[in-house]
Amino acid sequence: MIEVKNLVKRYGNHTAVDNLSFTVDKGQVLGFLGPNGAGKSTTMNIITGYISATGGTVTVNGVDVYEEPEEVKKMIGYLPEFPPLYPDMTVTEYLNFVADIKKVNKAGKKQMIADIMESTRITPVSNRLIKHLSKGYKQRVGLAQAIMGYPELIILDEPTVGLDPKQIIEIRELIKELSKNHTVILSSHIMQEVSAVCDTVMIIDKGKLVLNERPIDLSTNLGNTGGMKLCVKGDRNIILDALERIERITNIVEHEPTTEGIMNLTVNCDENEDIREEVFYAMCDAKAPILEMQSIHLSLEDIFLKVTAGDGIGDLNLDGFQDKKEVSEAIDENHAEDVQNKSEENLVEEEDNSNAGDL
Ligand SMILES: Nc1ncnc2c1ncn2[C@@H]1O[C@H](COP(=O)(O)OP(=O)(O)OP(=O)(O)O)[C@@H](O)[C@H]1O
Repeated sequence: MIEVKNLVKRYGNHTAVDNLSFTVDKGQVLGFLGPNGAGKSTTMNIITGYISATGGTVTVNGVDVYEEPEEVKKMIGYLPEFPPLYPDMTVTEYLNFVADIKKVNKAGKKQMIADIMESTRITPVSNRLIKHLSKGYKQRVGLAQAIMGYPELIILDEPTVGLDPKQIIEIRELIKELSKNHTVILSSHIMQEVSAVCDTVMIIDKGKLVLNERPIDLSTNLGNTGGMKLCVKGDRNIILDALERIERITNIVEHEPTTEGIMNLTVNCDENEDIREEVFYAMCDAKAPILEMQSIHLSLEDIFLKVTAGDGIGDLNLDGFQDKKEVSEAIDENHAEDVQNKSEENLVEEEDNSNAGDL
């Protein structure tokens, strides 16, 4: 449905998009990831015809964005990072305005607006001024304008940014619903969101494509760490001695025992090695029963850090599973904090609104 070929965008000497090529098939839900400044918004703005490219081509259903921009715009619903809302209009007035711009058939317009308000759950605020809505509701109105006219392709630039956890889940459900009948490109920083909603993940870094795979292939191809968690019962010295004799093991990390006489270990080898059988027989010989053995797979978050060289999170050490886990936890904590802050902002805004006497 979309074909992007050798796309280049330069701002002066700075190359924001660097020879990017990819395709999106009809019905696909593509997760578009990348660190800050990777070129995601620039790419989406070019696909939607908002800005021009320095080089390369973009076609949607075979129609060239530069040659027939009006035709392409009709096929696309776009929720940019900052939705184009008119704060002094009510929600209904605004959606009527959007429907007119998108040349929605007059006969079906009223029903379409009602249906879209229902699916984005903004019917209760239909008569409120947009400037009095909380961030979450503004985002839903932005989504409603993107869906208006039911375009084949929907492009969403960080649709859940700034929303509280409940709103995030609701918007995510809505995107899943949309994906049944539309092709969707979703840019996001939230890995769980991409895993939950998308069937293909594309990661760009410094304007270049660094990864384009299905999440399921990611965990089998890139997700294998070669490491395993091991829980073994027996004498500490005998167990460590037996493991150290396995040549393919590169390092062993011992964790605090939770029960006396039981060892919790992380055992690492090279990514493409499989040492499970060797470990099994070594433990048999050592008369140390294995209570638990679990291969360690990288999460999408870990893979993101791996392929983007950890850009955007400073100089964190990514060697070894332990550190990677800590990185994931740190990111989760930051994200939770961010969400909490945003949630508080929304509450304050909601309070302001109630003081203003609006619904
Ligand atoms: N109008 C502009 N003029 C100059 N440089 C720009 C302009 N717009 C974007 N850039 C630069 O191009 C690069 C890519 O920006 P872009 O907004 O596409 O990244 P992004 O991946 O969407 O980032 P984020 O996740 O932070 O939104 C950045 O280095 C940015 O500073």
